[in-house]
Amino acid sequence: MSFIKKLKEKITQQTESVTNKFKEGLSKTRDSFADKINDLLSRYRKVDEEFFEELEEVLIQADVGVQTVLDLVDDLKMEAKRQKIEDSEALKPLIIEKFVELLQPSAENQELNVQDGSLTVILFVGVNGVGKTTTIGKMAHMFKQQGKKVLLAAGDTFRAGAIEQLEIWGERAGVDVIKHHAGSDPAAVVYDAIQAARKREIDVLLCDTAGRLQNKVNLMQELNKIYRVIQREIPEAPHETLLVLDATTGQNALSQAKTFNEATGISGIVLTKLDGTAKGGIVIAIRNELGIPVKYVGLGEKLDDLQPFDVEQYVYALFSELFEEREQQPAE
Ligand SMILES: Nc1nc2c(ncn2[C@@H]2O[C@H](COP(=O)(O)OP(=O)(O)OP(=O)(O)O)[C@@H](O)[C@H]2O)c(=O)[nH]1
Repeated sequence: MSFIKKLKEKITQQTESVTNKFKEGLSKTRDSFADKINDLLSRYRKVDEEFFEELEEVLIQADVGVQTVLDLVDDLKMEAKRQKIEDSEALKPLIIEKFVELLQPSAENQELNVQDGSLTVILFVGVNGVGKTTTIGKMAHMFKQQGKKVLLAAGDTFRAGAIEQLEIWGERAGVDVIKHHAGSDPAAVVYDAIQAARKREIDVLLCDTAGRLQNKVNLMQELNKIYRVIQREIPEAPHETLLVLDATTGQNALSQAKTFNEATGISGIVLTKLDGTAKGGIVIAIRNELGIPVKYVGLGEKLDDLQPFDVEQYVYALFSELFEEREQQPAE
């Protein structure tokens, strides 16, 4: 069975609502970059050097990342040569296969490290406005749906309004928020939240932090202090440090990831607002140029619009037209 057919079969076995969320959320990216690839394939009947150059351009414009694009296209060229593919149509499935291959290694450590029967602490880092608070609210909702007891810690004491904003999301998700007044020590908030979580037999504690990227030393100091407090209470915590990035900021997201990763270890990324960009190729750049798994993606503003990042759903959503097209063709 062909790779494309197998992938299609796998997808149809999964929940339709998830497939639709990915399709809807990635419609802007699909409209730009997948359509451009299709256009390219129809303009060039035969694959030649010029074709590959144009393909590189399309992929770079979609924020896939220069080095990643060069590697991917080199690989495609070699594979096309090996398989003696000259017809551009025949190259389509190979492009999809390479995309999945490129993203696949991250699938291994995709799952959140959630403890069974003891408190899990998840720390959220990221600059202002990327969707951190929204993501915490959505994740609180998700854990609640799974029957878990959730508590939030308002560790962004720096930005005016951050505490109130978290409280609004706490209300929406139906979970409590531990807070101090604005300007107080975030490590003290997190400490109190851990004590409260223990008393209330909470399963998951989600901690907000202030993302002051403009001052890396401050950021490091603040995060280190929070770490120390958490680890004194629970040595193996935080179980996850999730960096929240805004997909619409493109390459900027990549440089934020580098800085945060240097300031503090990051165990995973939540990429928000993927629905708001035509440059959804940024997922690939992050995965490939940083080696940090994208664990969740934000595909809209609603509570249930946060989805575990699924490589196959992502690729299927990007190239869905191609999958439909192939369905009309005779069986292989
Ligand atoms: N379309 C879309 N919008 C999102 C998504 N995630 C967050 N947003 C929106 O992004 C905006 C900023 O989100 P916030 O949660 O306030 O950002 P933040 O990082 O918490 O900001 P600070 O509290 O300043 O750190 C809000 O209008 C959200 O509704 C997403 O996945 N898709």
